[in-house]
Amino acid sequence: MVKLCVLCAKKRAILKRPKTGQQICQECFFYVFETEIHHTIKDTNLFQRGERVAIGASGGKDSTVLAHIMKTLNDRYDYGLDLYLLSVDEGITGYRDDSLETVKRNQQQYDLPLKIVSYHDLYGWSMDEIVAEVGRKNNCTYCGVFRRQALDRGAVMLGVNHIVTGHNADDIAETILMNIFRGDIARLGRCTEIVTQGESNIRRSKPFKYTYEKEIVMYAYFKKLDYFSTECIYSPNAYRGHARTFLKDLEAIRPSAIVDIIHSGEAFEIKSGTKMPTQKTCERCGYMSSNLLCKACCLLEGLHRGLPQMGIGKASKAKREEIENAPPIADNVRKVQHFSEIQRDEDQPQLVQPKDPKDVYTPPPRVPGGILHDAKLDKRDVSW
Ligand SMILES: Nc1ncnc2c1ncn2[C@@H]1O[C@H](COP(=O)(O)OP(=O)(O)OP(=O)(O)O)[C@@H](O)[C@H]1O
Repeated sequence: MVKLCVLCAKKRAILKRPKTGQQICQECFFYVFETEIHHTIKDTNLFQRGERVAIGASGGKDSTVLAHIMKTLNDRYDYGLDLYLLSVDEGITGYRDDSLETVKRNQQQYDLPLKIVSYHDLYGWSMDEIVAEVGRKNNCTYCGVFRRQALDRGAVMLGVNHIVTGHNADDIAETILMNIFRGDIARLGRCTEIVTQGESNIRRSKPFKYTYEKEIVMYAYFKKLDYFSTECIYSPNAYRGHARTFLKDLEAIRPSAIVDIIHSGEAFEIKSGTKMPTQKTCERCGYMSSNLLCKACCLLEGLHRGLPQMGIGKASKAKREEIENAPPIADNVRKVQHFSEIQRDEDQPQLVQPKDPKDVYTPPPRVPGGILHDAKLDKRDVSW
């Protein structure tokens, strides 16, 4: 017997919504997916009319769907935003170079200007070079710390004051769990906020805060979006991996676990008088920091001195003082531009050509009811 969509009761239900378990048709899925994100944006007053907004674009499923959704909602509801794609090239051969080719196609598909900044230009080190120095353990620390600054630096160059990223509900629930496991009260307080204030008044926000990863993958699949689904070739963040596996186990038993963890995280109250880090400015590069040197400068110091483990982990007071009191980096060593000296690009970003302009995207074949394997889904499937 044909099952009808529980929302419109007209069309055939072809999928089971991962977030609610409802059996719905494709059109209703698109509608609820897009409308829930629109409501999140409106309920939290995420944007102001006339704002220049950069979409952190990695070419992966989350940021590709984000670019598509931001473009769609901005047109449909007339948000009045000036949208850009901002990509960070970490310098990972066989991974980021390929995913950036996807972003270059997305730029044409969505007609959004693209700016690419690279670790090599900003810090003098690509991830390939860093991994050659530090090995596969701990390299994610370098990548995460450098990416955060790189996005802010790119935002100044683009003249945008707001960056949106594709962090989804699963990412946020994982982060809440990790901060609880580590007892990191300061981060626990911040990680549930949909928008945070970063460097130079650049806001950072997550329109997918309540959007399930499985629904993002389904949306990309049914909309036939062009995204890159390969895992990073360097070792994944092991600690996050444990939180992720735990979360996926909970989701399998009770899908609402993800959003329930987010609501619990939002409801945590921090006891008054709890010691919190104070915000300072890095002495060396001018980026925000809770110590004399920001994390990126500590990591770079370690790399320059041939002691790449130096800036890793929670530094003891003595270790931190050693790094901070180190003599200034010699002139012949690669330096990071002071944040206050970054100039806004005079020209708008130009259309960046894909390596092969004839490289046309062909969506994967459609399977009528089945299982979708996605390399980034922790070997868990999306089924409908
Ligand atoms: N190289 C990059 N350039 C620009 N933005 C990035 C880059 N890497 C990550 N981001 C931003 O940070 C978000 C979270 O990235 P992360 O790597 O944690 O998750 P992901 O699930 O792999 O995301 P995606 O599917 O978009 O690659 C991305 O959705 C994107 O908005």
